[in-house]
Amino acid sequence: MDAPAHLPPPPAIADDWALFLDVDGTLLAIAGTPDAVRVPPGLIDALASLQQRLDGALALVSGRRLAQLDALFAPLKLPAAGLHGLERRHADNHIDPPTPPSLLAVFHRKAELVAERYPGALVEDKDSTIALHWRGNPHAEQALRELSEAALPWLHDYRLQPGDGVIEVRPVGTDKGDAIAALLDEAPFAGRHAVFVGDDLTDEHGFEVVLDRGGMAVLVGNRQPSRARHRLHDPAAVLAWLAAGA
Ligand SMILES: O=P(O)(O)OC[C@H]1O[C@H](O[C@H]2O[C@H](CO)[C@@H](O)[C@H](O)[C@H]2O)[C@H](O)[C@@H](O)[C@@H]1O
Repeated sequence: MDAPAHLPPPPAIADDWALFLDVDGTLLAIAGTPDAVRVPPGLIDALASLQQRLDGALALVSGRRLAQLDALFAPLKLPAAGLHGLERRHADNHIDPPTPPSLLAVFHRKAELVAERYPGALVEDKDSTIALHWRGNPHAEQALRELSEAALPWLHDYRLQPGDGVIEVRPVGTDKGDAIAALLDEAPFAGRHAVFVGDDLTDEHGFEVVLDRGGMAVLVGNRQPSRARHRLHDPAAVLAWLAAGA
């Protein structure tokens, strides 16, 4: 995997694309807390126009819950994978809900106890996954990582998903790559040129799938290493690129 600094920008969006878009760090600039993100002017209009231009083949692929995505991008209800692929809304609008876990509640209580020792650290409960954030207090990183790693032996069938200022505990067996692969098997995504735009480690699963299918992976920012072969500088550059193709 190359260093991303010299990667070219993606070409202009074409009519035959299936476009998959990560949310935090890609469409939305990173904010201090999950609730503090702001949807920039023009983004919702650009997404709506692009969805029409691509005959519906545009989907969000996010670590957030579908309900959060709908609130952020209202009035749009786009095809989407939430919780890193655990929840899915297909183009025909039906939803595959996640299965609620049991032992995760125990882990949640333990995480709250650790987070209380580090003001600014945050435990985000998403029902089927739990994200432990240290952006508000970097001193919490080690304790939150250690807590998560120690939980894996008893939190059966769960795995860790590291991210930007966060570590997330989520069930094994689904990731953004699985979600994109599933959408690419059905209308209106099937048969199109797959393109995924994302910034974080969790997006590498999606990059792998689109590249395996002859598509294109677009990294946002400078994280390295990455499988991506195209790059956009930041969410503002993503918006300009989307708006130009809308
Ligand atoms: O897959 P994504 O759409 O990129 O979602 C990944 C996680 O995004 C959110 O956390 C991240 O963004 C927050 C707001 O900018 C930031 O405060 C936090 O440090 C980041 O990790 C969201 O809260 C998570 O649930 C998502 O999994």
